[in-house]
Amino acid sequence: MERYDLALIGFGGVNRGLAELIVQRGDDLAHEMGFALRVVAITDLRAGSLVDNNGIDLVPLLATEPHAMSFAGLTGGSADPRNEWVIRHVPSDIVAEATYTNPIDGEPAVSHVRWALESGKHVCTTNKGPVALAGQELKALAAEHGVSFEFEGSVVSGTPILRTAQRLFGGLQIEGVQGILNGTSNYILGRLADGLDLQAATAEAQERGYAEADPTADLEGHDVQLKVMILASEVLGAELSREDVSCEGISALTSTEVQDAASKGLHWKLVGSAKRRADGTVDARVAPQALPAHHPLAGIPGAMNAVAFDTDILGTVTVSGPGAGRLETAYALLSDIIAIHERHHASGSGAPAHRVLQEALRD
Ligand SMILES: NC(=O)C1=CN([C@@H]2O[C@H](COP(=O)(O)OP(=O)(O)OC[C@H]3O[C@@H](n4cnc5c(N)ncnc54)[C@H](OP(=O)(O)O)[C@@H]3O)[C@@H](O)[C@H]2O)C=CC1
Ligand SMILES: N[C@@H](CC=O)C(=O)O
Repeated sequence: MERYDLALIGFGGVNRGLAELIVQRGDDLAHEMGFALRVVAITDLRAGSLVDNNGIDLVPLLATEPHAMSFAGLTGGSADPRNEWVIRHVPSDIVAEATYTNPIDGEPAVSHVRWALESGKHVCTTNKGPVALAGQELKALAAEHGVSFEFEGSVVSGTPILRTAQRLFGGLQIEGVQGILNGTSNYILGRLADGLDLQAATAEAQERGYAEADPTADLEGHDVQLKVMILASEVLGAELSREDVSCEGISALTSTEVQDAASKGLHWKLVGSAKRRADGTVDARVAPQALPAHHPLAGIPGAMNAVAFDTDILGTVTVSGPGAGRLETAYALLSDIIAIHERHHASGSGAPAHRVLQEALRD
């Protein structure tokens, strides 16, 4: 049985969700996919770091209230996150990066991913910063070191938007994409339609684990801006900067406006889009739109998201599913790990070369 040792960087909603999936589904996964997962290191700004080369017992950690979590008193624990040391020096096969998304320069997550790839470790991440703001550099680094850089959860959480486009749209020309790409803002717009004010609706979205650490990124469209950049790169092959994507959020909309629109059959949605122009350049934007009921994105409720792909042969193909949520997003990391396994299994090298060497030396 093949086994992958994981280092979890950030132990908030998403990476705790991954730990839960490993505890609850690990045996089924091993049976179905032919590999086992073991967590050998966790780092977190608040909790510190925890290392056990024989595998951390996740059950007591998951039983601990997140805000009360501290690794300092545990064997192999420290109050200091020690991210760089853990990523570079603790023997692991896959680094799961799920710290906060910084929409300005992507740090510290860009460095976390860079350290892992330089150390010959595969990376899976749900963090939009490194993908949108340093994706080309990090993909090149992964290729140079013969490892994978996977980021399905960076767009539409666990719903497989990027793999659908890459694996299932062969032979199609995609001329543009438009989507509801932020679960928090979509949830908030729904609650404004129910009569809540912005503050109360935002608090609910935070409570449900949908919002960013700083929900300004959800409300002002910055989160969608990064996702549009990722989609433009992955689907249209266009490398855009933040300045290339005009951006307006939903914070100016009131409950009254949303309810008035609804009475006229219009649904306010925060729409992100990237469309190829006739001259080959890409028009990319984020803005709230009052959509008529027949529009493919108009009926997407709550924290659901949807992406409508504009294709040459099939016309519009719309994929919809959860766009936020801890377990939903943790599933994206699991799907990345499955992709890593499939790719490297197919190429005959499940674990990166340095791990094979370390195992051989250990035995
Ligand atoms: N939740 C969701 O629905 C989705 C989330 N994502 C992305 O996934 C990532 C994780 O999201 P989520 O788990 O919800 O966020 P959380 O805020 O719940 O968790 C992030 C964790 O990372 C910790 N952290 C922050 N900076 C560092 C650092 N430098 N070193 C170590 N740990 C650090 C935080 O500690 P502290 O709390 O002390 O700051 C926190 O515990 C984010 O980038 C988010 O944008 C993507 C898709 C959906
Ligand atoms: N805050 C984001 C989380 C996923 O990217 C959202 O609400 O969509």
